[in-house]
Formats: sequence, structure tokens, C-alpha cells
Amino acid sequence: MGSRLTTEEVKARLSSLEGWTVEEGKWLVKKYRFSFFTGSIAFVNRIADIAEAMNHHPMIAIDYRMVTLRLTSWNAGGLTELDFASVVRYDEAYAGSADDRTP
Ligand SMILES: C[C@H](O)[C@H](O)[C@H]1CNC2=NC(N)=NC(=O)C2=N1
Repeated sequence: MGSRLTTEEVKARLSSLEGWTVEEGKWLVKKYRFSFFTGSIAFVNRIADIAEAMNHHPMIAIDYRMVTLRLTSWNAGGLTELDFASVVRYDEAYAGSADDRTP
């Protein structure tokens, strides 16, 4: 899990990510959009596999063709390296998904 990152460390890591925001100083949040509801579900299943493999789990909201992920290291009470390693994998899963995304 590692220790909590400083605000500066969080900002530096955010600069290499796209579409992620920080909420309350401790949650990484991103919305992913799809062309079909089934695209949302397929993506969530990919995220579930990643989360289980990393033993690091996001909050997931499925709103029809939009999936919102929110991630923090709850044991550490804030953002750690594991959060940033996870969101890179989430973005890869989205990039690799079929053309079930909003054109
Ligand atoms: C017991 C289990 O390993 C821990 O509760 C794991 C599970 N998944 C987790 N996920 C996240 N996001 N943060 C954690 O601190 C965490 N801890």
C-alpha cells in the first residue's frame, strides 16, 4: 500500500494522466463514456479483474452509458502509489475495449 503521497506528489502524477481529478484531496475520480450500456458492463468487468489482481478496489458507479470510478487507498486514508498504478491500468482497459465507446 505504501504511505500517503504529498499534495505535490499527487499533482506531479496527475500531470501524466488524462481525465482524472482529485476530490477532497484523497479521491481520484474519472468518468468513462460508452456507446452502449453493454459497453459499460464489459468495462466494469475488466476493472473488477484488475482490482482483484491488485487487491485495490475502486468505487464504481454505472449510469447507463457512463461509468464513474473513484479510487483512494482507504487503509492509508488518502492517495498512494497504488492508486496511480491502478488508474493507469484502468485507462489501459478503456483504451483496449472494443468500439463500444462514444464516437
Ligand atoms: C483486506 C484487503 O486486502 C484490504 O481491505 C484491501 C482491499 N482493497 C482495497 N482497496 C482500496 N482502494 N484501498 C484499500 O485500502 C484496500 N484494502
